[in-house]
Amino acid sequence: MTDLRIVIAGAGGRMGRTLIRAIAESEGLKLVGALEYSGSAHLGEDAGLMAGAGPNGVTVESDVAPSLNGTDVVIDFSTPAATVRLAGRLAEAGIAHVIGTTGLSNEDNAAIADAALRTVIVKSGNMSLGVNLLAALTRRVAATLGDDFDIEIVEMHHNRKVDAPSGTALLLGEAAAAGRNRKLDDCSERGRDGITGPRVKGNIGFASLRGGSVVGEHMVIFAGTSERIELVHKAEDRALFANGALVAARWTKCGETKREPGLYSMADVLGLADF
Ligand SMILES: NC(=O)C1=CN([C@@H]2O[C@H](COP(=O)(O)OP(=O)(O)OC[C@H]3O[C@@H](n4cnc5c(N)ncnc54)[C@H](OP(=O)(O)O)[C@@H]3O)[C@@H](O)[C@H]2O)C=CC1
Ligand SMILES: O=C(O)C1=N[C@H](C(=O)O)C[C@H](O)C1
Repeated sequence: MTDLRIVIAGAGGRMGRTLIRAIAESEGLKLVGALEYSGSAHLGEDAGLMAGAGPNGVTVESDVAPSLNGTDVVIDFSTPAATVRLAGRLAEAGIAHVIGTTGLSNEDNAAIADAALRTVIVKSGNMSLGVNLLAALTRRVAATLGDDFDIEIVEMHHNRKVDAPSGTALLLGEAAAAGRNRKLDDCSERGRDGITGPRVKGNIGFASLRGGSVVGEHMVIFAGTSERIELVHKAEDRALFANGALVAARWTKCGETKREPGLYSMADVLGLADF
């Protein structure tokens, strides 16, 4: 079997560097490109050296064009604007796209869904098995308990994170809403401040904490009368997300064959869709 040929977008970032190290330690995977934005200080550097994995002969570049030939999959943990642009280019070229970028707007998600008509895209606000299992549990608990239990989602991340609520919190919120046969957009409650009035029954609340070096912590609270259920996930190392992204990258192919175009989730990759 030939090596899976991977390009990393957002290569100089926290996740990009973690991914480059994870690829260097994995069997059957080959880094063939590393992308950064056009003003990045990393352009021209050896991607392996930049990531602390030892030199690998791959130069950090800003243009995806030279990477399009012979690449199987691009793993992308960058910014919403960069991800949407890349999705269009990869769809044209028929290259698979694994998207971990969060902070995507409804318009961004629509553009990605359009690109997925032409190539395989795996997109998830969290690539870990634990969080995707938590989402499946959240959906079930929400379906079982009904509206008498108030659902609140609390997340905490490091002080460099730029988007809120986290992609994971939204993934968990969508799972909770689906358990109640609703759309999250119709029942999401964010950023309470001042005289907010009593809580609206059936809404799903979000609270975001930022500080220090926290990798990522999420709690789904089901608050009833005189009792409370809490489902918690704590990520301790970014390698967790990188390894999940590599599982997704391998999944974009069935043996030597490309998977059918479509927008897939980590629940699809991990076989949790019917959990
Ligand atoms: N789904 C999941 O499991 C996870 C998702 N994430 C998400 O992934 C994203 C990245 O996270 P993280 O690595 O911590 O953030 P960083 O800010 O460390 O990394 C983002 C990188 O993307 C670069 N970038 C900006 N524009 C472009 C472009 N046009 N082309 C290529 N690269 C570009 C940035 O460059 P510069 O800094 O120079 O601007 C930076 O190096 C975030 O949205 C985060 O929420 C994070 C962890 C897990
Ligand atoms: O920015 C991060 O760091 C993380 N982002 C993802 C999110 O928004 O949920 C996943 C993880 O929690 C780390």
